[in-house]
Amino acid sequence: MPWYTSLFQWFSGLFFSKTADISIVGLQASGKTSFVNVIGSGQWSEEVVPTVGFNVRNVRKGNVTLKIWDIAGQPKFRSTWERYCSGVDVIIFIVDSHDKEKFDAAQFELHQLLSHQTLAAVPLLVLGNKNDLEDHASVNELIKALELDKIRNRAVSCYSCSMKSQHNLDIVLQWLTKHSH
Ligand SMILES: Nc1nc2c(ncn2[C@@H]2O[C@H](COP(=O)(O)OP(=O)(O)OP(=O)(O)O)[C@@H](O)[C@H]2O)c(=O)[nH]1
Ligand SMILES: [Mg+2]
Repeated sequence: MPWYTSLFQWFSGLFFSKTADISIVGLQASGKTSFVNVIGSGQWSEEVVPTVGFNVRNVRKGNVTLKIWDIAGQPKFRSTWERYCSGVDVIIFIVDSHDKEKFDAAQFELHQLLSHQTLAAVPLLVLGNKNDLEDHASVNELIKALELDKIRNRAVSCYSCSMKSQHNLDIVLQWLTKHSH
């Protein structure tokens, strides 16, 4: 890129910078920490340690700064999701689109979370992760399995993606930029 383009980007970033607070929830091993690693540093790894409690990370993309709360997904941590999701700009719910046996549990936990009045109207982004694996569910199958069409009181989007291949991460970032302020 020519020097004046990067200078312009740096300069406009000073004046037009945007931010978003994001909480990421979903069942264990769906790929939440992998998502943060991949968008934060392009770092894909098969070896990720299950999250205990939560981690916070600031990720800067162009002139958008994302403050991301990566919450643990094991059953004993799920009662904390609501606390970390209240007051954020966006909730991301990640589901392993290849692990169809867990769809019922994911549906239950998602609707349980959204039933909290404190989270009313917070936009929701559902990511069907691991679409690099054969036999993963499509977006339409996820909408049906997670009953996304029953969610009325907020903006909802659903994309199929993969942290491993980075498929669709560009549109996920576009969506997050649109919901930054
Ligand atoms: N094939 C494939 N594997 C993935 C993908 N994303 C994550 N994984 C793997 O899934 C496993 C769990 O990933 P994590 O990112 O730790 O999942 P998590 O949702 O943070 O899990 P908890 O912290 O326990 O809630 C790891 O072995 C990852 O390498 C993907 O897109 N494709
Ligand atoms: Mg994790």
